[in-house]
Amino acid sequence: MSRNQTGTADARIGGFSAELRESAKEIWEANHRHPFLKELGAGTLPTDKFIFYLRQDYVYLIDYARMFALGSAKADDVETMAWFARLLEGTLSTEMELHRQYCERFGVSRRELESTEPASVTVSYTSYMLREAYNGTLANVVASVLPCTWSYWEIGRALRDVPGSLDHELYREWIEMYSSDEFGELALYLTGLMNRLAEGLPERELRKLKEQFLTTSRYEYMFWDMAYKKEMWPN
Ligand SMILES: Cc1ncc(C[n+]2csc(CCO)c2C)c(N)n1
Repeated sequence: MSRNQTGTADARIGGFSAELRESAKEIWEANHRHPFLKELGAGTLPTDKFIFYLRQDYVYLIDYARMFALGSAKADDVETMAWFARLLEGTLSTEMELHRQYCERFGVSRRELESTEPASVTVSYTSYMLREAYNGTLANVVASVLPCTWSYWEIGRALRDVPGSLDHELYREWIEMYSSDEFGELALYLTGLMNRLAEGLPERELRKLKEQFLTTSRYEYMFWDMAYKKEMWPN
C-alpha cells in the first residue's frame, strides 16, 4: 500500500511500484506542498503562471507522447503494444486538447502554443526520459513515465478534496481531468505493468529502475518550480 501525507492511500497499488513510491516519498510530498499546486487548489494561482505552465507542458507532452510510442515499440505482446498506442493517441487528443482549449481562452493560438520555446527544465526532463527509453527496455520506459502519470492522479485527487477547489471557473477542469477515474485507470495499469516487468529482474536492474523513477519524480518537482518562477534560460 502506498500512502502520502495528503491521505491518498491506494490499497490497489502494491509490489515493486509501492516500493518505488516509498523510496521517492519525500520528493512526492514536496510536490504536494509546492506553492504552484497549493495556489492552484486555493484558486489563487496567478493566470500568467498557469499560462506559462500550460505552454511548457504542451511542448513537454509532445516529447512525452514519444515515450508511449517507444513503449509500444518495445512491448513484447500485442495487447501491451495496443495499450501504449491508445495512450499515445489519448495524450495527443484528450490531454493536449485541454491545453489547446485553455490557451484559446487566453488568446494563445495553436501555432503559438506549438512553437513555445522549451525552458531548460523542459529540455532536460524530456531529453533524460527519451535517452533512458531509447537505451533501455520496456521496464525502463515504464519506470521513467510512471511518476508523471501516477503523481498527477494523486495531485488531482488531493486538489479535488480541497474545499472550494472545484468552484474555480478556470482551474476546475484541470483538477477534474487529472482526478478522473479514467486517469486513475492509466496509473493503475502502469503500476501493475511495472510490477509484472520487475518480477525476477536482477538487483542491478531493479536499482536502475529505482534511479529512473526517482529522477523523473525530481523532474516533476522541478517542472512545478520552473513554472511557478517562469524560469527560462540564463541570457
Ligand atoms: C510535467 C508533466 N508531468 C505529468 C503530466 C501528466 N501526464 C502526462 S501524460 C499523462 C498520461 C495521459 O495522457 C499524464 C497523466 C503532465 N501533463 N505534465
